[in-house]
Amino acid sequence: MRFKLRIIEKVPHILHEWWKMSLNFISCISNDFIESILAFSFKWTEFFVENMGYFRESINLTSLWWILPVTVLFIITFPLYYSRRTQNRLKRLTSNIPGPLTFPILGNIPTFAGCDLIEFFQKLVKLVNKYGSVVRFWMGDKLYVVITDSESIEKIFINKSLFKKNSSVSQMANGNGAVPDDDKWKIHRKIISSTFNSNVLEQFMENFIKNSFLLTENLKPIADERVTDIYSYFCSCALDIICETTMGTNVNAQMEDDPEYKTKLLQAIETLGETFKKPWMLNDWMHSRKQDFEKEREFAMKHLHRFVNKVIDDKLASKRNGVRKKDGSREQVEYVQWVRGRELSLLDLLIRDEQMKVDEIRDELSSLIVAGTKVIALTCSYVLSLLGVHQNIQDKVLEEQERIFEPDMGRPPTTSDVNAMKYLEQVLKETLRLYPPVPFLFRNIEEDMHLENGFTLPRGSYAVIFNFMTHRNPEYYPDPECFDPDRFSMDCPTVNRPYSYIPFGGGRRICVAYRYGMLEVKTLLSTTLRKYKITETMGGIERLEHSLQAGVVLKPATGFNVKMAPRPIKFIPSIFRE
Ligand code: HEM
Repeated sequence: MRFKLRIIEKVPHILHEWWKMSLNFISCISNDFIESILAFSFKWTEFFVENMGYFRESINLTSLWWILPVTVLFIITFPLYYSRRTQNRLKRLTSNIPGPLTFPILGNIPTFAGCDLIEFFQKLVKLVNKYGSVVRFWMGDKLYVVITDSESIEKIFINKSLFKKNSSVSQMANGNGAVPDDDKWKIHRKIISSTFNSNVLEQFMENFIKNSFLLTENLKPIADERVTDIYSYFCSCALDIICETTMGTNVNAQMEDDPEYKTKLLQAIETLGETFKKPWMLNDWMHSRKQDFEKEREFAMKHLHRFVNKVIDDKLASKRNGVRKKDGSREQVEYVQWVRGRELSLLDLLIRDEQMKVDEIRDELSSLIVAGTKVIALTCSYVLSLLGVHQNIQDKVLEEQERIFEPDMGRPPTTSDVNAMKYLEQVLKETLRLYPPVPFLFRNIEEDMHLENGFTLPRGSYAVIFNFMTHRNPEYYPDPECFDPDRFSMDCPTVNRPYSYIPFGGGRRICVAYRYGMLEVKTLLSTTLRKYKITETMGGIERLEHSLQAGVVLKPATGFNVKMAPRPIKFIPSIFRE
């Protein structure tokens, strides 16, 4: 009993000492983390030895009760103090950046409390309208700085060392579990860029044409003025195209008899493109707490990886064993492809180069499949929905198609036909201005960065370039809400400021396949619009605008509901003619 009382008397002293040490530890932590840990453990040992007598006297089971609260206190206060110190620095450096009222510990999580992704998106738009082109908000201990002015964006994009992305955002967005480190990213990017290089784009045309024809066939049953969400049709088509381009494999998502397999793959792509379902999931720690979301993602990832792994295994097997010829002998795949006059797919190149491990190849291909499916489907769906509202512009698109294709409106386009579609390109660019499919471009700020407008982006914060709002800035685009493809005509007097038009991002992380993407979208739209007229977009632009949700991609929650009708032409591309 006497021992117990003595240790209880000692508790305030122990706590006081421990607290003092913690503060010392925190104050030196930023100088050198390892050194401070060592110094702390040394002091702690010293303290323990000093008080050893009391400990020894009191070591019996009942007197151990104080260990629990002390441990809990230790566990809670250290991270809090550490993060508080970092936060203080971030707060000091961003004190002049405007933003909503911040709450202790939670930051601006209460500002967005209860918001779904539509409301979150609308709140972000309101924040930019209210506070200006640079706005800060906190998600717990994470500081996000939303940037919309072209000067600041330019400064971020031209800084070569600023190319990393928020880890959970990029992990989710690219559809794989691992984000390659810097050196690997550079190597991977170089190889992948060579596949989508403008010199080799022509080789993809055949693939685009074949799949756009299948797309128009699939659209046939719904082109009878019934209301349909066209997004999933373009998704299947884009999936077929990207798989063939990157892996040389025909997925047949547009023709697949096994609807479960196809649906699962498309579902996986949808899930993997979503980073967060609630705004507060922008906080990495809270993100990791969302077990059910993680499970959903893991399941989707497994499904996509199983599919990609199978394709890789088959390729590796045929590379090892060669391909069986008619006479029973085998020849090497590359030789076969060369003989057939076909270019190697990205997967063939990656396997041949032997610079990447199989897992890395799988991750890169998964990223490309996710990135190359959704944005293409979204872009086409936005264009068609806008044309359903702006019939006069749709007529002008068709006039241009007639000028290029007549007398044979049904013939497949060539690359030079697509290049000649200047007005369609203007429509596409204007659509990407109003509805950039990737509306937030994240960059980790790894060194303090001073912007021209007097603000500082501190090390440890995240820049969020909100291109949706940059594209709607009246300084850069007069009457910004108006859909006017003439803004992008050669003789338009509007001179856009550099970095005021960034639907493909910029700097070192700029979209690796933007020329490929433009060519693909133009081919799909040309083929669809020559065959079908979009007669109506349900709910008009208002419905689309009011259901936009913030996510990795900009997608209206209500979908792309349009009515279509066939145009009176005979349409059989020559590659399909007998
Ligand atoms: C209209 C079509 C497209 C648009 C608007 C678009 C837009 C974007 C944007 C905004 C980024 C982020 C850039 C940044 O952070 O600065 C991006 C990255 C990327 N895109 Fe695209 N994209 C399109 C088509 C495609 C296609 C078809 C593919 C695949 C074949 C693709 C593959 C990628 C990849 C792999 C990245 C990540 C690049 C990296 O981090 O190094 N994109 N895209």
